[in-house]
Amino acid sequence: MGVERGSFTSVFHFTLRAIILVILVLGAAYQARSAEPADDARPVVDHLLKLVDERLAIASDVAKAKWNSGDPIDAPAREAKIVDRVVVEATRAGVDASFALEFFRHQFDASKLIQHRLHDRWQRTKHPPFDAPPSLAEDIRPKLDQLTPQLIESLRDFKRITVNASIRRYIENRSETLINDGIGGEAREVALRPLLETSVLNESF
Ligand SMILES: C=C(O[C@@H]1C=C(C(=O)O)C=C[C@H]1O)C(=O)O
Repeated sequence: MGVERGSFTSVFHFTLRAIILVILVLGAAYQARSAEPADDARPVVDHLLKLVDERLAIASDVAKAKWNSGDPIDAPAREAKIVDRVVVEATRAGVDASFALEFFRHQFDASKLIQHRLHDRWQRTKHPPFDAPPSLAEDIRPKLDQLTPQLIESLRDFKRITVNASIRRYIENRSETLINDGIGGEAREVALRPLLETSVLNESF
């Protein structure tokens, strides 16, 4: 009787330990999974980051054109034109216009940061005018205009993602590979700020 009870107790303890172990393993696996962004979120983020990079990559051509022409880096009338278009296109695409504007204002600031850094460098080194820089009106601004609707579409897809801490980490990590601002990451940080702030907002709701 005593032996039977003893073996029942040890079987019971063994089963209990096994159940706890399974729960711990499943819990750890679930945590590891939820630390990774969902598979379908990654291409959406990557695409947006690539477009941000493409836009920022144009800033050095803008800087060259303005270095030669002497035009100011800050062009508020041009920005206002883009803003008008962003509002129309965002509304059409079903993207919150104030979010889209916030995003584009940061892209302007990031571009101007790159331009200022380059002009400062060229001033210090007394850089001569560039041979045949691309034309702001003919080449550069049309390229930027092509990117506007693409960015808005990408913002629409981005807004469908449930943004959480793991997505934010993913954005930060991937942006280091996908976005090269040519000035050590300062402009990249400015350009991405509205995406990372959105995540904070989404998380608290
Ligand atoms: C790119 C330019 O320089 C600045 C940056 C802009 C932008 O990122 O679209 C727009 C106007 C300027 O303030 C430009 O003048 O076209």
